[in-house]
Amino acid sequence: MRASDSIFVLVINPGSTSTKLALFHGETCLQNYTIRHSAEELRRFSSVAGQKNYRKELTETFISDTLPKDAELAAVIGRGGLLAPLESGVYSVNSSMLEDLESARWGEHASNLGAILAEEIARPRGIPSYIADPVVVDEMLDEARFSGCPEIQRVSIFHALNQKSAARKAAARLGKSYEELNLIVAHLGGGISVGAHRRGRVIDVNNALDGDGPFSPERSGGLPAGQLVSLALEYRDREKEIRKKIVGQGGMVAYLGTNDLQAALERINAGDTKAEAVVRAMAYQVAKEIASHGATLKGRIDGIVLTGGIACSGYVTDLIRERVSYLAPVLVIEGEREMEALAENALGALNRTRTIKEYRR
Ligand SMILES: Nc1ncnc2c1ncn2[C@@H]1O[C@H](COP(=O)(O)OP(=O)(O)OP(=O)(O)O)[C@@H](O)[C@H]1O
Ligand SMILES: CCCC(=O)O
Repeated sequence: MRASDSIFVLVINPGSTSTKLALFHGETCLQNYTIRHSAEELRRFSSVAGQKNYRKELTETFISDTLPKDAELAAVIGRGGLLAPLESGVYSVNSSMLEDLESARWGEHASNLGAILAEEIARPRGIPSYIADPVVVDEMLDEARFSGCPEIQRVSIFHALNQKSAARKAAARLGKSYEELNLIVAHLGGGISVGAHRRGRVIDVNNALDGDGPFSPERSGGLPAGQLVSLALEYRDREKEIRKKIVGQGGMVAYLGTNDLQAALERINAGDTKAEAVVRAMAYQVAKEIASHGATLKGRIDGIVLTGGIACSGYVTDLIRERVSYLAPVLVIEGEREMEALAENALGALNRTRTIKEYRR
């Protein structure tokens, strides 16, 4: 038996409409629980940080319901949020990180609560708290940072945790290590990000949180700039509304009134031609983004990886595959592996097989 097999790790993944909690015993997930939060429930909080005590109580209840009576947690790991750009890896939660997340210095996002909750649960128990591969992992090439407008720099904000985890799993299927391969990874979830992974580094990716890349179930993706300026002028006194058109109420939900791809697929099966046109357009945009990274990787591509909730749909993955399979083999890693990836990072930190990094702005 390895030392890590007897270790209990708590994983916390706060999302905009859910808190996902998991208890791991070594590499085995003992309990995985998703608490859904209605918009009404969250409306009483004026900020993401304001939801801390509410979500902390739910987390403490989960611990007392699931952790065996004679057992103790060895570490807590949370999904990392909007921080200063940083390199991939596992980070201990420190005071600069907490200050940045509590003040939303780099922006508001539900995952900002990951580190905050991890630390609050870990501190009284005298155990370490970590985050790993937050959405701000930044390994972009310098030329990828140019937008074409000196005042605007492209930034790396994407589903780093799941993209890297799916890429490692795909590399194992190809019989190689992640660091040996060039992969294009498309995370297809509520938001969509498509990254060019060159030997373990994501050298270009669309900003999934700010109107860049393909449209997704609830985000507009990149928009024609001139027309966006005209629209913004119409909405000049309603900034929140126009921002919602980009993230939250844009993309598929704006066309079809649902952010649930499964509901859209049911409508297609029932003969809804508008739903069909929108889902096909989303797949088309994803395929174009993937193909653009053929240039990023200079044509040397070992595999294209489709992951996230939408990758469970053969209808969508086939639409993408028919446009990109000329580039490289397409591998589907369905769903997201964020909880497992976080647990693996915490175990690696505890075993010292992964370097524990220190957050600095
Ligand atoms: N089995 C399935 N078949 C088709 N679509 C699915 C399936 N499961 C989930 N989806 C769709 O995937 C989308 C959500 O994906 P996912 O759960 O990866 O995203 P999320 O975690 O909510 O958001 P994000 O990935 O941006 O963090 C929804 O549109 C959902 O309908
Ligand atoms: C990249 C941001 C993660 C998300 O909210 O989709």
